[in-house]
Amino acid sequence: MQGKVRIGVMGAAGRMGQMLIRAVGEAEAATLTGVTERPGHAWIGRDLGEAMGGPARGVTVSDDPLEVFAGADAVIDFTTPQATLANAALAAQARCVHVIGTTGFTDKEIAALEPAQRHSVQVRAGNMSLGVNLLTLLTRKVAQALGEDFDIEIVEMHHRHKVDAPSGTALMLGEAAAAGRGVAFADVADRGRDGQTGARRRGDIGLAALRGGDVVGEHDVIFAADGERIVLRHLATDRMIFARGAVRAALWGQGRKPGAYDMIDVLGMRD
Ligand SMILES: NC(=O)C1=CN([C@@H]2O[C@H](COP(=O)(O)OP(=O)(O)OC[C@H]3O[C@@H](n4cnc5c(N)ncnc54)[C@H](O)[C@@H]3O)[C@@H](O)[C@H]2O)C=CC1
Ligand SMILES: O=C(O)C1=N[C@H](C(=O)O)C[C@H](O)C1
Repeated sequence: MQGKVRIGVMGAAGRMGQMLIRAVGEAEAATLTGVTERPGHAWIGRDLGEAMGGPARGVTVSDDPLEVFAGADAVIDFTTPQATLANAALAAQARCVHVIGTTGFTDKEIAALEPAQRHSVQVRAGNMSLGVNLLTLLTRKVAQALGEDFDIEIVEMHHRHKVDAPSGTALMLGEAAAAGRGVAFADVADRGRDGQTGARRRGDIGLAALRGGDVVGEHDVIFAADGERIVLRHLATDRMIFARGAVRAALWGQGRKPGAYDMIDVLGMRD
């Protein structure tokens, strides 16, 4: 029998980092070989299990990502755009699968992720759940079927700690709706209205972000016409859906050709 896939987790103390550690532990085919936190974090140098308030696990929290890449077949990264950009170069160097869940990249930062895709398998998605990825396919189909008599608005709500807006998921849904209409999302995206905005432009895709409490992640894609409205909705109530998706991507990436992939590839839903 082949050995287990060695997985590293970046940002171990984060909301998602802790879920990812649990999800790697649940996966029979995987073993956790290393974790990082940002330099200066209180967990650095401590045993991961003890830092999480449990028994020792024999994995020390490191602030050196290269060390974790060197000992892993796949690294899962839900941190910050800056950290993920640096990690992409290390993934290329180590020929390691890099699963990126981080959101909030600028277009320039997304372009800066590309060179690493020549040498490493890079799986990136603003949402790693099965439900949301299925929703992107539905959104594309509905947008294609309905045309511009239906105004498309995407509304998302997340917990009070979220630092980027609109959410990565909202952007995925916006891209899907634009693709269904055969237009470039950048040309039609209306990201946040305030003041004398003027009437809604036909064909625009509007995005609105709400923040509050402990909301894990909620997304509505609204198709609004005269006299009727269709709402496609995804409600996340447990971050483990994202973590399990990320571990699935890390395992799926083994032995693949270097390149850029997303969760539609991982889930085998590309048509
Ligand atoms: N794609 C998906 O399915 C999902 C994506 N996300 C995204 O994941 C990211 C993280 O979200 P949360 O866990 O809620 O945030 P968080 O702030 O709780 O966790 C981020 C962690 O990364 C650590 N970190 C920052 N810089 C680092 C560095 N240089 N090296 C190592 N660790 C570093 C932080 O100290 C923190 O512990 C966000 O961009 C969020 O939008 C969140 C949930 C699902
Ligand atoms: O920051 C979060 O929490 C989430 N971020 C992702 C996003 O930006 O869409 C995915 C999920 O909605 C939770």
